[in-house]
Amino acid sequence: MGLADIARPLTDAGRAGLAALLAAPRDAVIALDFDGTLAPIVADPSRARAAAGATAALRALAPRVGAVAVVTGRPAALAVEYGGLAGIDGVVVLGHYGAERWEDGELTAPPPHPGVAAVRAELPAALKALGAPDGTWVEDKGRSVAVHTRRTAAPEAAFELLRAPMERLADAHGLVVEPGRLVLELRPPGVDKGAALTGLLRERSARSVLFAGDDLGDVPAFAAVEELRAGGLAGLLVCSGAVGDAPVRELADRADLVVPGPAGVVELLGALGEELSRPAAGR
Ligand SMILES: O=P(O)(O)OC[C@H]1O[C@H](O[C@H]2O[C@H](CO)[C@@H](O)[C@H](O)[C@H]2O)[C@H](O)[C@@H](O)[C@@H]1O
Repeated sequence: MGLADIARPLTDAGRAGLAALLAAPRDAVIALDFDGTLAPIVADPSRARAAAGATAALRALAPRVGAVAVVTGRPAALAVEYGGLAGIDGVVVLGHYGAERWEDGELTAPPPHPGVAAVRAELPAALKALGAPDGTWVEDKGRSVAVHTRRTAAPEAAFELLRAPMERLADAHGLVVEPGRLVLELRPPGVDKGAALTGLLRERSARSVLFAGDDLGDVPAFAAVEELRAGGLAGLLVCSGAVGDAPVRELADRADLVVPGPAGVVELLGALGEELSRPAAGR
C-alpha cells in the first residue's frame, strides 16, 4: 500500500499538514511519542521495544526531513536504547516530557528535583497503608517515579484507588501526577510535551510538523500543534489507536488521522519515507 492508501487525513488542517510536509520535507519535523506509538504496550515497561520496522523507517526518514524527534515520558537514554535510535543521524530525543534532551550521543538534563527522593522514600509505606493490590509496581525513573497498576487483578480499579492519594503525595513534595495508561507518574512540574515540541519547532524554524501519540501525556503536544496551526504552521496530528487497550478518546477525537497502533505508525512512516525518496518537483 502506498501513502495515499495509508494517510487519508479526515480534516482540512490534516490534509494541509501532510501536503506541506510532502512539498517541503526539509522544513518539516516528524515527532513521535514512544510507548504506544513507536513501541507496543507490554506489561513490563523494561521489555518495551520499538515495533518491527520502526527503527528502519526512522533511519530512512531522518535524512529526508528537517528533524525526527521522539518526545517521550521515558528517560531519554532509555528511549534511545529501547528504540534502537543510537545509530540514526538527525534524531533528537526529548525525554522526561522535555526535561531531558539527547542528540548526537549527548544527554543534557537539569539537576534532579528534591521532591523525587522524598516520594521515593515514602512511597512503599504509602502504598501499603492504602491497601494497594498485589501487582502494583513502582518504576523508578530517576527523575520521577511511576506507579503501575497494569499487573494487578483489577487494573482500572487499582488506578482509581491510588489516583487521589498519589496526587496528594506528589503535591506535598512539589511534584505533579502525570496519569497515563494504567500508570500514575509522580514527576516535577514545569515541562510538558507541548512546550518541548514547540521549542523544537521554533529552534528548527519548522514550517510543518507531524506529531503522533497515543496517551494523555500527548494531549499537550496535540494542543500545541493546534495552537501553532492557528498561527500558520502546517500540522498533521496522528493518533496511534491502541491495540489491546481502549484508545484515548480525547486524542482520537482531536486527531486528523487514526492508525492501528504502533504497527500502523510504522506503516505510515515507511510510506512517508518511500514517498519522499521519489524525485519530485521542488524537493
Ligand atoms: O511518553 P511515552 O513514551 O508514551 O511514555 C509514557 C509512559 O510509558 C510507559 O508506560 C506505558 O508503557 C508500558 C510499557 O508498554 C506499560 O506497561 C504501561 O502500562 C504504560 O503506561 C513507562 O513505563 C512510563 O514510565 C512512561 O511514563
